[in-house]
Amino acid sequence: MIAVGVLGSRGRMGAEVCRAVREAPDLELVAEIDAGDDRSGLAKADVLVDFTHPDTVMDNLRWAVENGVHSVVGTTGFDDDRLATVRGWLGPDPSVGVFVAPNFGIAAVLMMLFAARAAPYFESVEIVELHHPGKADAPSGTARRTAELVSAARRAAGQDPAGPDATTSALDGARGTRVAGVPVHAVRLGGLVAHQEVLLGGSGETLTIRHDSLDRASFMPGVLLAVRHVADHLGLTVGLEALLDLG
Ligand SMILES: NC(=O)C1=CN([C@@H]2O[C@H](COP(=O)(O)OP(=O)(O)OC[C@H]3O[C@@H](n4cnc5c(N)ncnc54)[C@H](O)[C@@H]3O)[C@@H](O)[C@H]2O)C=CC1
Ligand SMILES: O=C(O)C1=N[C@H](C(=O)O)C[C@H](O)C1
Repeated sequence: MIAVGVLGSRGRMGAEVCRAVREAPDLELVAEIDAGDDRSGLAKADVLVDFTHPDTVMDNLRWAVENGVHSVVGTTGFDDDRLATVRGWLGPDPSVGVFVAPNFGIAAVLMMLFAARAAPYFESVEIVELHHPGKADAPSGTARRTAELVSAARRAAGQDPAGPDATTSALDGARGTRVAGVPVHAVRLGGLVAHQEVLLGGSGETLTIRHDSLDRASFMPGVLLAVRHVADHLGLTVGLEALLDLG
């Protein structure tokens, strides 16, 4: 049995993770912790799962590394600086695993990989992410990661990250923001869960790669996969694709 503690347990994702862990025959839910709760139960966990907030996740993660507890982190906000900080905590010979994934949905991972694969074949690329209005961060972690992968693929092919853009007059925000040079637009709309389109355009044709998470259950197989394997991946691992055999 793997003993699991969940941080953010009363949140949208944390509550779903608690349910999934309870239903898994090889996992035991030993701590359900939300903001303000007594955290002593966390010491019983082999693996911590964090779905909290970008402002608090680093403190949680530091505690886990210092106390020898493996972590599976879905909370967003991990830029290169944060990842370097985590590597610094882990040191050169890590004894715990830290697994960070901007998106635990298998189809979302495929969407990101397909987008990166397609990006060098088009003149232009832009990303539109669409989420529920309760989301704390914008743009989403998934959109940021997709932009980084797309940008790297285009640069490796000798292309600019984005396509041509003749805009010289615009209201603030009209052209979105840029992540690694790629334009990214964020929509917040009631009724949505988590969605993303990668728009690619060339001469006389376009390709749209769209992913929809229609229910937070979509993230659970990926979260449980990471919980089961994080102890076999000491040090920092980023992205669910590291645990999938994608050929
Ligand atoms: N990687 C992935 O596949 C996914 C990642 N996320 C990310 O997960 C995070 C949480 O998302 P939601 O569940 O929608 O947010 P939410 O706001 O519904 O839940 C967050 C919960 O964390 C609690 N919390 C805040 N600070 C805490 C602390 N220090 N210790 C314990 N609990 C604390 C809050 O009280 C709240 O109950 C966000 O960063 C979101 O982007 C969300 C969905 C999928
Ligand atoms: O907050 C959410 O809901 C989600 N957050 C993650 C992100 O920012 O990419 C993953 C998914 O999009 C849902």
